[in-house]
Amino acid sequence: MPDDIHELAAALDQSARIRGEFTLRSGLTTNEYFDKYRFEADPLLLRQVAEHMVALLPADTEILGGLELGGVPIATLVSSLTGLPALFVRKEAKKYGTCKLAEGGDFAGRTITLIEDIVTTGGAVRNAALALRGLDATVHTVVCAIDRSEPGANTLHEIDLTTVAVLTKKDLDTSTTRASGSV
Ligand SMILES: O=P(O)(O)OC[C@H]1O[C@H](OP(=O)(O)OP(=O)(O)O)[C@H](O)[C@@H]1O
Ligand SMILES: O=C(O)c1cc(=O)[nH]c(=O)[nH]1
Repeated sequence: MPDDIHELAAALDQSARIRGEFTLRSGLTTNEYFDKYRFEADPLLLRQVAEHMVALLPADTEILGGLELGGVPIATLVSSLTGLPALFVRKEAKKYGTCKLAEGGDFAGRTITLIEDIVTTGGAVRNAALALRGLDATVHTVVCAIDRSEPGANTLHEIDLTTVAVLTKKDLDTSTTRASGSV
């Protein structure tokens, strides 16, 4: 990995990794959690994550679909950096007003690349991808900041969805080892 990504891994690890007992979105429990809001609320770290994502976007991306909540600020910045329009994808359609699941411009018939903060099992991404496909969008890739999925746990390939990560949990683990001088 180039130095700047090593440095980003170390910075994200230091800002976001917390230890304790946590229940995850999937219902799994863990003793380590990445509090994405710790790096998303930091302008420098958010920008570095977004800049790395720009380089990972599939060439056919027409719209950036940021997943509520943590994917939204990242997608907004990637949109600003690329000029691609953003879409803000709710977990559930709003129950009043426009009653939309995804907020922004029209997306039927267009290719949306999902922008997510953390992938653990891929469940949140799966829900969003299937819902957007049901609304006639093409969705084939998610770009996430941190892929912390255990080997075999991310089943997004089963719905023909590719996961691309700025960093994996292994990268963050390695950054800690490097910082302690053992690599
Ligand atoms: O891959 P999964 O097993 O689905 O887990 C990861 C999802 O869980 C978190 O969502 P959460 O609903 O906690 O996040 P929010 O704070 O972004 O709304 C995270 O932001 C991912 O969306
Ligand atoms: O799986 C999750 O819910 C999850 C894991 C994690 O490390 N961070 C987070 O915000 N959500």
